[in-house]
Amino acid sequence: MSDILDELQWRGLLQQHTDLDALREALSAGPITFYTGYDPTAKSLHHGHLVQLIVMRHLQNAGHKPIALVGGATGLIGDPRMSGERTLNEADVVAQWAQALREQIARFLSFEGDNGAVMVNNYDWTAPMSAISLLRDLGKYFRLGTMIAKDTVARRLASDEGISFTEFSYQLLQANDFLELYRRHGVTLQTGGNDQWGNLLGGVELVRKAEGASVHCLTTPLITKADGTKFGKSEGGAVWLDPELLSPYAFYQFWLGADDADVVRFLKVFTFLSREEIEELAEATAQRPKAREAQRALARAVTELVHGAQALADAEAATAALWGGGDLRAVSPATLLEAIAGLEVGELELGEATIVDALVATGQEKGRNAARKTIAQGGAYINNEKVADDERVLTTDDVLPGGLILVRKGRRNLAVVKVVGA
Ligand SMILES: N[C@@H](Cc1ccc(O)cc1)C(=O)O
Repeated sequence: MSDILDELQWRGLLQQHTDLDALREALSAGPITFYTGYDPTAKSLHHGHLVQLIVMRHLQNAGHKPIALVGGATGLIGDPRMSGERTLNEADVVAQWAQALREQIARFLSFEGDNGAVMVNNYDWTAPMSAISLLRDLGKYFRLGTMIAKDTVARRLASDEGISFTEFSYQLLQANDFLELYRRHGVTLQTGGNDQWGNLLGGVELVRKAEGASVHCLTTPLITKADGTKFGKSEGGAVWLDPELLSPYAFYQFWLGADDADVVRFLKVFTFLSREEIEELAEATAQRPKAREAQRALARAVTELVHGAQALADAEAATAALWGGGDLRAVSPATLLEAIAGLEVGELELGEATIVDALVATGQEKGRNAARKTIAQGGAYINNEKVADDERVLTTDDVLPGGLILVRKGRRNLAVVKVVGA
């Protein structure tokens, strides 16, 4: 159990922490109970939360007991962020999102055995707290100077927009959660992203002042891409864990597309592959980058972790069928629809339409002459089969489930013909 901190360190999952020797000692002396909190600010968690869930699982695998906290109360207040004051969400929406998060989180932890996970909601102890108790009992432990010095608060205070008393008070509630969980469950460690450092320390201090106990916290670094672009193609730049917000196919493609400069770091952070396996994949990337073995291993591991074995199998089948000459008719209609989301779509009626029309209608080619040239050079495909004849007519035999025909130009440019009319 003693090497869990080394493991997290090696994986690049450790950024800041309270006294390291004391933490190491606590972790090696026997199972501890720790907690990580998630606020319902959307209907789904994303890759940033995934890092936290993975840290929880590493700690649980090492024998420690996880408490996953859903912020039913804190989600109503809003942790101040740099980009400005949050708009308050309706209470019933927050409650609904809290439930959705609970279900997502549960899939990453084991609820069996002595160190089985426990789920809590801070609404349970925060909602009944009175204004007088908040100000008189809790407030007395907090010094204003410390509160306004916290990173985000300080910067928001200095901004034109400033900060509301609502968001300013957030840190009291999170600190109180640590105290409450220390009292109820003997929690002695809180983990979180590095943006949570101030909030985590607030809890450590509160437990020390109110209970005279010394507890710990640690943060994970913010995981970024080497080229500085945002994580994920979706709006807001998030890789959502909810398959309705990001299909398992698109999720798989995101990891498959990882840069060589990122892939080894991502394997350490986002998978449970062993040190040996990751070192082998690092070697493969250095020796044969074109084979993209590490990317495939990454995409497989993360997709299976988040969406399960069946979704991974579907995503792989769709990838092979779309890009690798696999059997398109073996792909389920639902997966096919996911896989073509985001591709260029052109509409055609069957009858006279040829491969030339398909290339032009989908915008793969600007004009008919260019299309003919591509076909003559052997660069045109219908449903992954090379077409050499530029008079080749599209027929009902070409139509895939959902009324679609795939048209490809060269190796990489894939588009969809949507068959219209009777
Ligand atoms: N403040 C955390 C969520 C959280 C809420 C309550 C806690 O007790 C702990 C963590 C975040 O924004 O991600």
